[in-house]
Amino acid sequence: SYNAVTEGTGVGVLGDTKKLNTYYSSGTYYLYDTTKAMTGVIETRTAKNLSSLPGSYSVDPDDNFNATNQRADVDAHYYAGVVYDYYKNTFNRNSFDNKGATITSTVHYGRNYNNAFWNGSQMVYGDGDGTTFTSLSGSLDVVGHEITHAVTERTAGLEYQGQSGALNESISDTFAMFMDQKNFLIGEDVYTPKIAGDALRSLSNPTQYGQPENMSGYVNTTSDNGGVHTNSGIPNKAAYNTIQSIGYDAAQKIYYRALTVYLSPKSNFSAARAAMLASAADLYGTGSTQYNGVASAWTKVGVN
Ligand SMILES: O=C(O)[C@H](CCc1ccccc1)CC1(C(=O)N[C@@H](Cc2c[nH]c3ccccc23)C(=O)O)CCCC1
Ligand SMILES: [Ca+2]
Ligand SMILES: [Ca+2]
Ligand SMILES: [Zn+2]
Repeated sequence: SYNAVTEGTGVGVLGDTKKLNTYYSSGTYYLYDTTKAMTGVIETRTAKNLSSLPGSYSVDPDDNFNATNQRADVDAHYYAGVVYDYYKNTFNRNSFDNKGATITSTVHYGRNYNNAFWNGSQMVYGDGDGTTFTSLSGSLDVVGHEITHAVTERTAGLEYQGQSGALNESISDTFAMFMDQKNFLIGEDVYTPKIAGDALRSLSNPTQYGQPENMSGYVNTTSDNGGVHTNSGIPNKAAYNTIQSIGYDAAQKIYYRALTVYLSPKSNFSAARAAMLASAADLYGTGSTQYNGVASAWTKVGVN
């Protein structure tokens, strides 16, 4: 038997068919993508509803990953490739560490697990319970959010608590918007599968899902690392304002430069405004339309 780079097909969480970069070895096809310009690979595994990581490779006998219990695997693999391509094509960033690190995803984590996370080394996705969530890898927003946590860890290193933690959260939500450019919602494809039209969070209207959209509404709490998933509404709204005033392309260039050049572990919201302005000045000049758009975006959410 021989080894080969192959192209398979799969059916995703929402029943959509897509092409997959797979690998053939000794009679089995693997969700193992060696086609990117990285030293590592994109690999997808399954925890088989237990919780030991990274779990075993997602495999198939005929390179057509169309079984119901393969849908989460298919989307985790496919969307990880989309996110890799976004960072490489937009910023020439080679994986989350910019050194071509392997991107590992594990699906079917736990039982009815209604969440997903980056654990410092890899992405992990639950199947959801079918009411609160369906398989969380079924959304590009979620996959982009998780991989961006890895990028943030290797760049600004924003501490995951309080304002720097809410900013960390917002960076992940914001880059998910840059990748998707479909709407300003997070998780709508996988959240409450029986209810249409809702989402986990909204960047255009954070208050719709219980988040503040102005500094005046900052929530002081000890839960959730100081409310990082709540207070992210404030920088999320600033990001929405920025995109609305200067467009996706200028906004993403400013955000990426801020993340990789100016932000640091303890940066708070005010430091974020300063970082975005410094980036806008570097890229477009002080007093430019972009610079002024950023300034007003943050002033409107009460951050000066
Ligand atoms: O990456 C993150 O920020 C979230 C990671 C949460 C987590 C952290 C550590 C261990 C386990 C889980 C996961 C996501 C998130 O925002 N989770 C929120 C909302 C949420 C999802 N499932 C939940 C179940 C119950 C309560 C809240 C939630 C949270 O954990 O708060 C990101 C996109 C979608 C899921
Ligand atoms: Ca979305
Ligand atoms: Ca829903
Ligand atoms: Zn997050």
